[in-house]
Amino acid sequence: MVTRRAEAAGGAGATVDEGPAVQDHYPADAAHCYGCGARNPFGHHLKTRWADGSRTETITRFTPGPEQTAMPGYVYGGLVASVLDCSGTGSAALAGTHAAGLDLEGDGSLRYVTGTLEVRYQRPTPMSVELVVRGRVEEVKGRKVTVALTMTAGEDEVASGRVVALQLPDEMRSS
Ligand SMILES: CCCCCCCC(=O)SCCNC(=O)CCNC(=O)[C@H](O)C(C)(C)COP(=O)(O)OP(=O)(O)OC[C@H]1O[C@@H](n2cnc3c(N)ncnc32)[C@H](O)[C@@H]1OP(=O)(O)O
Repeated sequence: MVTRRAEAAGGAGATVDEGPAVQDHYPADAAHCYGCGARNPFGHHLKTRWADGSRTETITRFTPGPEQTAMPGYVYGGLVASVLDCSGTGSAALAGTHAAGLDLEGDGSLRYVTGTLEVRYQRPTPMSVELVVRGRVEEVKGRKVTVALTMTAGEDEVASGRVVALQLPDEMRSS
């Protein structure tokens, strides 16, 4: 299914969510992740898509709830890190699959884990507002993908970071 969703009012006007979510094409034996696995009933179920036709920009959305509170009205920083983390690995999966010449819907997605996660908390993150994470693929090198990330809440950029993701090692696959 192709999705085109206009950016929320006040955001970057030209950005749209483009095409299928990569997480919907993860192999079943690697779809249990708390952040992004469709097979984890307790997780965030993040969905990451290309943000435009360039195949370098991605978009992921998540709206936190009161159970993810740091101080009343503000989001727990670990949740912010978690959303950035799986937005990064999802972006890496999109980029790595594309770079390998594979078709997401026909071939499925390559799967990536976090090697390094950097997070900079720039402003307190307000509760119950949709968080929009934009990823920019900086490099695809062999089994490694580097993605720069920003998170906005409404008009405000609340966090930024970078993920270095590596293709899922065999030892982590379920038998
Ligand atoms: C089913 C999967 C769910 C995934 C959900 C996504 C979010 C997650 O929570 S993932 C869980 C947390 N992450 C982990 O547990 C990963 C644990 N670490 C590992 O398994 C390994 O160290 C791993 C896979 C990251 C790298 O090992 P390996 O594939 O052997 O890397 P290696 O061949 O040595 O290096 C390849 C390249 O990556 C770089 N690299 C290796 N490790 C890292 C790292 N941790 N950070 C940054 N770069 C790294 C190397 O420098 C090398 O770069 P270059 O090609 O430029 O010289």
